[in-house]
Amino acid sequence: MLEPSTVAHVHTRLRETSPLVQVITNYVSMDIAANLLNAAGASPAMVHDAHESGEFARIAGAVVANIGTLSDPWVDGMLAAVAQAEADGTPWILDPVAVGATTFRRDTVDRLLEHNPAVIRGNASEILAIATSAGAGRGVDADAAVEDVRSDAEALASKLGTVVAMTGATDLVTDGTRSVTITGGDPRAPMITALGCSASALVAACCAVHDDALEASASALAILSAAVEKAGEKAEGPGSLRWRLLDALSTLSADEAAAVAAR
Ligand SMILES: Nc1ncnc2c1ncn2[C@@H]1O[C@H](COP(=O)(O)OP(=O)(O)OP(=O)(O)O)[C@@H](O)[C@H]1O
Ligand SMILES: Cc1ncsc1CCO
Ligand SMILES: [Mg+2]
Repeated sequence: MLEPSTVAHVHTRLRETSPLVQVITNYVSMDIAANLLNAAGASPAMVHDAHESGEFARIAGAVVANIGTLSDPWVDGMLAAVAQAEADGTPWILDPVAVGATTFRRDTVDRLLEHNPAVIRGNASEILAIATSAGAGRGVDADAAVEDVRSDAEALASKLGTVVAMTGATDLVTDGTRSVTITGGDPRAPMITALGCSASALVAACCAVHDDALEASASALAILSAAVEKAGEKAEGPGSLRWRLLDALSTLSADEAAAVAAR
């Protein structure tokens, strides 16, 4: 159970403390992820090169490693940042974009996982692919649904000692012992490219202001769900849903965010 008061607390802390979030993310997502963090009250910094990513991680409140548009220099930058985050006890979030698609992605995720992410945020197919290769799942399904992957996600979270935040029509957040579902949003949400990457960035921002990674992750997805739903009331399609989401997030009240947890 996610307490509405927890969501309200995390929402307020974001705006009061404006955490610095180092977002190492793909080219597609940089603009929307940065704007979404700003609208939520956080401070994004897209710092990815290995010459500086480890040094920058020392001052970040949380770090994201997203493998969406992967190449060797990006892998080096991510590994430097997450190694520093691990050493400092700074939460970092893995977004394993399309991890089941290629060997390069699978190998990179294996290397990143050695540094103990606080949260893995992915869609059901991505979570199933990681669970399978970690010996905690049953096989790859490109169009997996959250409900069907629930037990794999819980087993993966237990095995790795991490939080798994799995998004879809309903979101599931689990640490293997506690599991929380979040509903709402808008059925057109998947048409906004990189909304999942932006969700990962918001999860990181919430982990920077709230120590319990399960509560922080679930609060992030509840805040996003509330804002998408509000934006969807007047949106005519994915274009206006996208810009209305930024407006809705920037004006969302703590009570509106908390209401999603009360369902
Ligand atoms: N069918 C749906 N109905 C309502 N909301 C959805 C639906 N599918 C996804 N969402 C929401 O969209 C957001 C992004 O989740 P999604 O699972 O699409 O991420 P993703 O596949 O990693 O996306 P991307 O790779 O494009 O960034 C989450 O907030 C999720 O709750
Ligand atoms: C479309 C796309 N391609 C690589 S990353 C990305 C953004 C959604 O994950
Ligand atoms: Mg994704």
